[in-house]
Amino acid sequence: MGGGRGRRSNPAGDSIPQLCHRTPGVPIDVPVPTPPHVPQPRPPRPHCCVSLQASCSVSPQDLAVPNAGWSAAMCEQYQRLLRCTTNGSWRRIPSYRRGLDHLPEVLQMTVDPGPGPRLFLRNVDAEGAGFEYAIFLHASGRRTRCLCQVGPYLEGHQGFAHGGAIATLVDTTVGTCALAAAKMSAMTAKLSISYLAPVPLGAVVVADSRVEQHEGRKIFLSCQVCDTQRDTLYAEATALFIQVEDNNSPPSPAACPQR
Ligand SMILES: CCCCCCCC(=O)SCCNC(=O)CCNC(=O)[C@H](O)C(C)(C)COP(=O)(O)OP(=O)(O)OC[C@H]1O[C@@H](n2cnc3c(N)ncnc32)[C@H](O)[C@@H]1OP(=O)(O)O
Repeated sequence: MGGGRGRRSNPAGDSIPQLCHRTPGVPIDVPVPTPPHVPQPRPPRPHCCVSLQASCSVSPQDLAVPNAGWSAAMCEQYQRLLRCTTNGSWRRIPSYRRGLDHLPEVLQMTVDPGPGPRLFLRNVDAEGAGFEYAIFLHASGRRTRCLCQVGPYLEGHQGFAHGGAIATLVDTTVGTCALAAAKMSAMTAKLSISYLAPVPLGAVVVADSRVEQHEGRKIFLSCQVCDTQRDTLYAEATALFIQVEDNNSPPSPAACPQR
């Protein structure tokens, strides 16, 4: 699963379009980070739930749409991806402040009204400061594409994204793909990431994920994170998700091994 850099094949042997091009041994041209813009605080937004079991009194705010913190490059790529939705081959997934309520047809969770916890990626209110992203789901239900602008609050090494931020982006992209494929809740059991090039703060990246194999409760996925021109492969990953009955009640923790 996963295969070598820039070339992959799925278990059925079909070739998968090459997404990123990078010649081994050739230094990568790391783009100069665009100066981080001054984050603008988002206006307070109403809280609500997306649930098939609870009625909403206030419409939740979809955050996977352009805002003042999006760069011109982010807006341009978003519009490009949006055009792919007109023929039904892709669909944009709305994203809210609350957790796993963005695929309501998969997760029919009852969400209590109230402030509640926030989805990790949506925990920064200042527009453009954290993760700005929109996920698109392929009509097959087995591929996701996440467009993400990496904000200045995600800094690790100076001027570059923290590895954990990239892991979060990957986990969310493959996780959404797993949920759609499973049509039920699924949790990350294993995530393996190769970091191949640092991601400059302010960069707009595309994470492409697909289901490689679905065996019983196990969903094996792959993911590649590239720049929008597909010139630089920033990271590639494989993941294993396990379907679980109810996301609110994960299995009891396994006993710790005795030392
Ligand atoms: C925003 C939308 C996207 C969301 C993306 C974010 C997703 C997340 O971050 S989830 C949070 C992080 N993940 C977790 O906290 C999960 C913690 N782990 C667990 O809860 C459990 O171990 C869990 C659910 C993964 C599996 O537990 P359980 O349901 O009991 O499965 P279990 O019966 O042990 O295993 C089922 C199969 O999977 C395999 N398996 C389970 N874990 C692993 C693993 N880590 N590696 C390899 N195989 C595994 C088992 O070997 C077994 O295989 P087989 O059927 O062939 O014997």
